[in-house]
Amino acid sequence: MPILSLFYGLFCYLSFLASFFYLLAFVGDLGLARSVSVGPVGAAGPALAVDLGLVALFGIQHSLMARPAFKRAWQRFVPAHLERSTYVLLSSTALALLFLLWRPLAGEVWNVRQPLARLGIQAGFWAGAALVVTSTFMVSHWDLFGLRQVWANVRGTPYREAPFRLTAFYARVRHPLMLGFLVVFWAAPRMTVGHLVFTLAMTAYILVGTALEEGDLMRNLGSRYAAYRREVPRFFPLPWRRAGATAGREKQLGTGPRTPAPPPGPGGPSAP
Ligand SMILES: C[S@@+](CC[C@H](N)C(=O)[O-])C[C@H]1O[C@@H](n2cnc3c(N)ncnc32)[C@H](O)[C@@H]1O
Repeated sequence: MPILSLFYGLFCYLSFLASFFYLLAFVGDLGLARSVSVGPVGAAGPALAVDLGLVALFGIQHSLMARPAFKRAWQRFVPAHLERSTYVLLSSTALALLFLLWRPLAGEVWNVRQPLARLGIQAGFWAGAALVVTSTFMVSHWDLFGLRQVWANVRGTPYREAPFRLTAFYARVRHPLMLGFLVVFWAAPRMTVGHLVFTLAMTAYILVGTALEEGDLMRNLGSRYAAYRREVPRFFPLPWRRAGATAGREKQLGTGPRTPAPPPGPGGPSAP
């Protein structure tokens, strides 16, 4: 029933919105009773084990379920047009578990007290959040969160994956969205031990996740992605390197459909 699918898709999208904004409050210590740094502090060993387990659970869910082979397997149980929405819902659930069960760790790694420096770091945090949101729209926000898939189902039209982008932020770095998250996690005027554990574990996850994503893109786009990889840095922009910087390259890299090889599946994009 397409209309039920649409409501399900909207519900999953709302779960993403809630978990994203809660994540900002959780990691930015924005007045929550329990956050990455605030809450009852117990013994360090068990707390560390629980915290690393929670990040690992999120990382495994988020990366494993985004791989083409896994998508093909679980589309035997979940209709193709609901695959992405279900993925988004499960990712939000894994994050909710992390928020609920996280155990802060005592101790301070740094605490910047100079007002201007604090302000600068806080501005960095919000710039990182803005980079995340803007990048989702550059990739294709509605595909990433499953709504274009359920909408195509309502209209009875085939879903076509969004094209690969080489413009705007994606002309400067290959992973602007993940760069935004890295900035959000590291830009803390006060870094507690718990916050540092979270940040290091998430950084490790982002490094592994983007490597897996690039493996899929290499298989799908082949030499086009290899050329993009040669021209554009992974995370940190360099003024002299961007997509199409070499004369005549733009056309060769192309912005057309992504998949000459087996399509990544009708459910839409993967994730790092
Ligand atoms: C959550 S997004 C993250 C994209 C990228 N790793 C980043 O950090 O900006 C993951 C999806 O984006 C897709 N993707 C990666 N680079 C892209 C690009 N330049 N244009 C369109 N989609 C892209 C991947 O195929 C994957 O389905």
